[in-house]
Amino acid sequence: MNIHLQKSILAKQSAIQITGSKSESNRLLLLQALFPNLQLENVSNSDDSKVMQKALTSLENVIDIHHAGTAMRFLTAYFSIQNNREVILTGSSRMQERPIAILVEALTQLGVEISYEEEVGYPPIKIKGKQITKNKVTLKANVSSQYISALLLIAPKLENGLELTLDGEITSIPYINMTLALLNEIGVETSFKNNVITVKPKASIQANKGLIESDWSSASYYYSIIAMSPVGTQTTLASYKENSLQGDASLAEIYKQFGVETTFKDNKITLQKSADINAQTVISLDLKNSPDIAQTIAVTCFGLGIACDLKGLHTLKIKETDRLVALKTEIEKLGGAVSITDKTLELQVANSINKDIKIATYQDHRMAMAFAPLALKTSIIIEEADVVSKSYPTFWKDLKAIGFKFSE
Ligand SMILES: O=C(O)C1=C[C@@H](OP(=O)(O)O)[C@@H](O)[C@H](O)C1
Ligand SMILES: C=C(OP(=O)(O)O)C(=O)O
Repeated sequence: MNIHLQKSILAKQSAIQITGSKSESNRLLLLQALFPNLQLENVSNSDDSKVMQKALTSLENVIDIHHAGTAMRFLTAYFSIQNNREVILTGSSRMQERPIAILVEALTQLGVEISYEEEVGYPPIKIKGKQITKNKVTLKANVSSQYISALLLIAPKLENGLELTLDGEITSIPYINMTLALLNEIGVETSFKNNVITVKPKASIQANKGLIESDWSSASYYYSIIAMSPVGTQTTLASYKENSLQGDASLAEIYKQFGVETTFKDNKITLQKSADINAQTVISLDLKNSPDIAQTIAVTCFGLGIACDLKGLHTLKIKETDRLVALKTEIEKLGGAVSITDKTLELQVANSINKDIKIATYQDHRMAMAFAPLALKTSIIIEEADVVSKSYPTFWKDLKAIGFKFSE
């Protein structure tokens, strides 16, 4: 399905309920499978969380997690401790290109038997679950934090807990801290000092209710929309906390540079365009702690006709698509000039935006959602627009509700 967005104007005031954080949901769903007296509220309705829920209750021998990176990594760890069970975990063709060797090697060091069904280092993998008694492991920390979170999530159920030594620069740290915070919330003891993380074993927990905050990465598209709207426009998003566990909550600070103010009240955030941005502004950011908002920020800058200089993007190449190449290709179709390396992106000032351009989405939900706000500037076509369901199934319905005009 392609979506043809006409040039649109946002309602002056609007309100949207955003689904639960996909990252928090997928961690808590796994913890709930390990500790059944954990109850959850505001679980994400994303495809990635649905696939996680289904896999955790599946009795099949082959489990397909489609495009969900967290599900792939977290379930690799989960099935590693399902004693005497053998499972093949597989995913979409893109998932079969997303590396998993660092996690597989760590679990192998802990004594689990995992083999590759096709290409060494990539899914599908065959896991023979067992009781893990070893408790020390070292792994590379600069490729994906999801390998680390995966091990931490099963750690309380290991007989002797876990001591993880992280090797090299640690990427996406807020996601590791989120995992540790959620473990702490259910009563598991952890520590994170220098590059060593320890988790104490825990046989059972007290009945506990986990309230999942709404998804900040999904909120990023509204930050972009407000940034591109006239001064005075505002939108309210629910349900958020001032002390978020999600690294992408840094949006509130980052978008001040775009003239967007955030206020918290009654578990809601209101984003308001308070000032126009100076055309000479250059947005310089290191996004190693919040890689998922890189596309949103690059497109906001392009839409506003300002330059940006983004670094810390080394994980973007192994996500749903190579997001650096995808951004460059699509922004250039619209008339922008972008230069990229393996970890940086530079956007030049653009004075106009080409009309009615077809934006390819590369099976990446964030390509579709990051480019949609440009409809505030010109008409644009988003190809295979249903990809948004990976994290935010009601995205198009919500855009319509706040004033975006489009046809399918
Ligand atoms: O742990 C998580 O929930 C996530 C960690 C990040 O991945 P990397 O650690 O691979 O950067 C992020 O990009 C992804 O969307 C979700
Ligand atoms: C990278 C993402 O997800 P995952 O790695 O879990 O597929 C994302 O949602 O942007």
